[in-house]
Amino acid sequence: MTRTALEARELTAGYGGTPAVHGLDLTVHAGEVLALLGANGAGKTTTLLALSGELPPLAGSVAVLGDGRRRRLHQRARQGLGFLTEERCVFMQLTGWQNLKIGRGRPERALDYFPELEPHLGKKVGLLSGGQQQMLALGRILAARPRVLLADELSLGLAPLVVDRLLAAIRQAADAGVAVVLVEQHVRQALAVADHVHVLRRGRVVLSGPAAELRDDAERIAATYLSENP
Ligand SMILES: Nc1ncnc2c1ncn2[C@@H]1O[C@H](COP(=O)(O)OP(=O)(O)OP(=O)(O)O)[C@@H](O)[C@H]1O
Repeated sequence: MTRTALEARELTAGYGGTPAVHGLDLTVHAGEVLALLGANGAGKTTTLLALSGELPPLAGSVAVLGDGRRRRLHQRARQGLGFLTEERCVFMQLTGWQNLKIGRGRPERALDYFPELEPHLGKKVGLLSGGQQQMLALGRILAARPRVLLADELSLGLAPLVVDRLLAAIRQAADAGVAVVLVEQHVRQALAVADHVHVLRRGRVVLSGPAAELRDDAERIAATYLSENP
């Protein structure tokens, strides 16, 4: 039996009372990756902020691990939600190890996902590459063994090989039981690791389906929905 880890019903969210996301429904079971695709401004980050508790919904509901009460991000974090935000969240003046120790989990667990970080953990993070910094940020969250993970454009500005490593870690976490919502601009790579896909346009889901059925359509999806958001 698959367990529902994250559920949104008729979720409307936005800023200053103006919706940026309208009536969104989504369900993510333990062990699944839902890819959220869409052009700039389509509402992907707003969706993650509302799911995380960072942005109170204007309407509708969010339930994380069965808890449908309105909760703030720090409360959901304690319940088992990890949130990798768009900003690369590392402390540049601290070493890699120190960064990992700040997290909620055992630092060594990050190396289960990114063993290539080990030789670099004694260095100040400001001296690491952007890809290594992002691996550290994701590794720190995964080391805490979240049950739900929200990842916002984790591949932004990174080289294709690094993107593949990061997405492989996302898949590895899902295979270990984490429910993931992955916001991505790289359609082909996202479809390769996702189980389900929602494409957002102007704050509404305009295409939805199993990733396996949409993989052959990656280029068309990118051209139709991600090139612009008029
Ligand atoms: N803090 C804010 N205040 C007001 N409007 C905002 C704010 N953040 C985003 N918006 C608006 O909400 C809409 C959705 O933005 P959102 O950041 O969710 O899109 P996105 O799909 O994540 O885009 P991107 O890929 O550029 O991050 C856009 O019209 C944007 O201008």
